[in-house]
Amino acid sequence: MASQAGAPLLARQDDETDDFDETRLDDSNAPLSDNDQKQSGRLGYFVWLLTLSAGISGLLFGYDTGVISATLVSIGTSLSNRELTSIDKSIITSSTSLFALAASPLSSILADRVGRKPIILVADVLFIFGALIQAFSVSVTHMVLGRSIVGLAIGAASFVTPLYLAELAPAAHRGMVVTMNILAVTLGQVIAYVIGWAFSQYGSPAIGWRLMVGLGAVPAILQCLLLFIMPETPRWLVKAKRSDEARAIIQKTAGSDPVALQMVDNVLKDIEIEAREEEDNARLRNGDGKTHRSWLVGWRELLFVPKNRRALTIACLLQGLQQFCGFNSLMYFSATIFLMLGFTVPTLTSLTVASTNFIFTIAALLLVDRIGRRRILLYSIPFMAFGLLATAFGFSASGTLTVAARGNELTQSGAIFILINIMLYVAAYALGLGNVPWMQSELFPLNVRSLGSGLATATNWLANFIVGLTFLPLMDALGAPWTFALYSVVCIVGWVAVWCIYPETVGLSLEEATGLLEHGWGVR
Ligand SMILES: O[C@H]1[C@H](O)[C@@H](O)[C@H](O)[C@@H](O)[C@H]1O
Repeated sequence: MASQAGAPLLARQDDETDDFDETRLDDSNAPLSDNDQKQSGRLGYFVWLLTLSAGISGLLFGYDTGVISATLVSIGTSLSNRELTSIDKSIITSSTSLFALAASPLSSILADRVGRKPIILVADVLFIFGALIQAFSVSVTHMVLGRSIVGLAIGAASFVTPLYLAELAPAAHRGMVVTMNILAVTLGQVIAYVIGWAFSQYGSPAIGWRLMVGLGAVPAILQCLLLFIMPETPRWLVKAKRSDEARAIIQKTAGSDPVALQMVDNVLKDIEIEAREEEDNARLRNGDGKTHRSWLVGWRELLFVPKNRRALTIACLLQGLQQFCGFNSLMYFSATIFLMLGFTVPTLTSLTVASTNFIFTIAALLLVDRIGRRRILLYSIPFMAFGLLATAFGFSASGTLTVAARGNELTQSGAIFILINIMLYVAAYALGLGNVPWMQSELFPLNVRSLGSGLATATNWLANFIVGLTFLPLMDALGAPWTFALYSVVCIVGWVAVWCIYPETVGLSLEEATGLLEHGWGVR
């Protein structure tokens, strides 16, 4: 079975990454080695087009999570004829992550039944409705309804887009293609911050915030149109017994690359073998000769088959770590933090967080398939821990500061020191933890890929919800130094866990990557 070749391939890839034998291209009859398969060519225009089209979901995810911070400060008395209370603000903000949390496992079950593409469409429809309800809302209840619908859309999109891209991308570029989606998320956040800042400075606040949230409908409408040219993934088609269509799509994603074109049949065969093996195994496990894959069977296979359980543990660990390291407390509350630090235009300063995240995600895009997922995490997390500790030190050196004591401005050099260390932390986050967890689907075999990715995505949203809800109370209860030190401890513990259980999957086909966890954690 193809996937079992995973471990030996892993051992080879490190030293052979750069020596692709070009002479093979001349000999079209020569059998392709596994290594050649991984080295195959440039990314064809079709895959680029798909990445950009699917990336609109990422853009919406980022825009809708980023826009809330400026919206909250601009709403004024437009809802329910009164100023928003803190409770209103918390409910409006957290309803999105709560509904995203509910949507991800649900959409994972649906994505197995009806395909990956229809879920993208459903998410778009929800994005459009959610944007319109928010834009026209006249009460806090309407706004919460709109944010909840957007939450459902974000939950579905954040699960299905990385899965869709991972299943379509050629192995050698999978990391880059999935990271492109995260780049779109971070770009969406930058756009939301810029628009939020511009409207808060120059527009009429009463109308401005409605435009801000309403604008979210536009990319969703565009993506609905692009869906006409976006295919279903070959992996789902094989599972649905539509191998001919799957073959045509693999061929299209190979583009004009002669090596990739030669491999079309191999790739299809690998997927078919995996699908058949998983079906046979399910039949054996059910003991009745049938493959009745009710949702209960899927759960059983995910939780009781050791390699699937390992995959789930790793995927949830990475997603939990991505959120519990505290990054989104900056995304949601950086303006509050920079206000505490005495910056005069805190919304502008907080743009540095979003921009650093975006710029270093570009760097991740270029590095992740070269350095590898495991290694990039092991290199970057220590910088995150250091940045957080230094931030904690910066706060503590400037005296105890609580949210209630915002009036206590820090010295200018203290504030700059903290800003620099926050940027260091964000840059290191964007290089690794910001994107690697979203490569989750490559850990799961086809039969539990959708469910496993859905649960890992739900872990992400649960942790996101908890961090969003607890950051300000933690700052009040523990003070800024201990809050940031706590996130630093999470990073250190996370680093040890990554070291112990997350194997390197760079360059492996999806079938090989899942095989790594067959007999243990696959870490060497
Ligand atoms: O990968 C993304 C990205 O890092 C975003 O900037 C962050 O807000 C999300 O929570 C995360 O899932």
